[in-house]
Amino acid sequence: MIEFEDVTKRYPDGTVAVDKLSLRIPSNEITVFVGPSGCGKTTSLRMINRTIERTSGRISIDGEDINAGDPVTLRRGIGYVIQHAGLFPHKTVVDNVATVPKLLGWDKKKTRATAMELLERVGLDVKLAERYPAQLSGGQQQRVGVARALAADPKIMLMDEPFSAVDPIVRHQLQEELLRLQRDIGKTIVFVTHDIDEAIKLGDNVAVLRVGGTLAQFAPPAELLAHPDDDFVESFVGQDRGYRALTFLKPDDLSLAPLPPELSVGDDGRPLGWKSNGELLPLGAVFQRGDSLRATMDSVLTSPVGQGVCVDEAGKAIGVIDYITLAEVLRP
Ligand SMILES: Nc1ncnc2c1ncn2[C@@H]1O[C@H](COP(=O)(O)OP(=O)(O)OP(=O)(O)O)[C@@H](O)[C@H]1O
Repeated sequence: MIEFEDVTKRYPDGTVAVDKLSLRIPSNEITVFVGPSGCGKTTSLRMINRTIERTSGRISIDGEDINAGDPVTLRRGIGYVIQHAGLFPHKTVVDNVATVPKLLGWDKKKTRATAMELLERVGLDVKLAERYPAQLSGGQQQRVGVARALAADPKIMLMDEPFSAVDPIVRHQLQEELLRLQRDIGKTIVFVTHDIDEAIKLGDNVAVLRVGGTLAQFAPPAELLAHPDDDFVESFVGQDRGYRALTFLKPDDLSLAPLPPELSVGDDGRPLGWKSNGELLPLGAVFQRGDSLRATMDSVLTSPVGQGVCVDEAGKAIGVIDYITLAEVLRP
């Protein structure tokens, strides 16, 4: 656990970026710092690896004050990923990833093998290993940044707006891959973003900060959406929070209707579309049992006949749900 106790940062010009911040960041989970520009997210993050030194208060990792040892040793146990990846331009991809293992004096073979394995893990083609950062796309550079941060197998990863500089589609992919990776590696990740949707998608917990560097609310995303503590959090979370809360609701006993004759199904049981006046209308989005109510609702809304199709793991149609049944499920 990383613990902030009454932590304040006052810059030399008198700006108080973080003001008596107290919070507990659980181990092996993703905690997101979110808030408007200038609310002290980056300052808070960088105080953890002491690239910014706190003015007062205490920050501890597993009970030990981070000021007890020297900052260089501290930083070796903490991966750091920033916007634009911050890769060394004159080093190849594999050498970028190998930076910390080399510093730690690992032998060459082990370092290279680890670096190549990490490239694969973050979804990069190992053929790119000998390229230079400028020869990669923005999304690929970010993946290298994540691999580099993971190279020495740190317990903690600090990520400062790592996906902000890429287009929305790549951003979505990087978010999905981070979640997939985290299921395997279970690191303590502290992630900074100004985007509440990103915070809600990635965070096990979300810390909402307000300008002046104070904590407005610290809660899991579902709780934040359902019960914002005050007007500031409510407005920051956004207008459609009721709808977005459906992401976290997963009905376990959704009652499905049998497949209607208008649904065209292939020989392999996969749904193909909806028969209508001799035409085949597109299917719309499908969902699976165990998906969120948001996904289920999306399936109903995108269906041309108002019926969402549920499929099994193999993609075979197993039932449908219509507006009326869905409305019953949604009723509080
Ligand atoms: N070196 C510095 N000297 C003086 N003030 C600073 C310094 N660095 C940051 N600040 C101020 O501290 C406050 C918090 O900055 P910080 O970068 O932590 O915010 P942030 O929430 O990460 O912002 P953004 O989302 O815009 O990146 C801001 O008012 C900023 O202007």
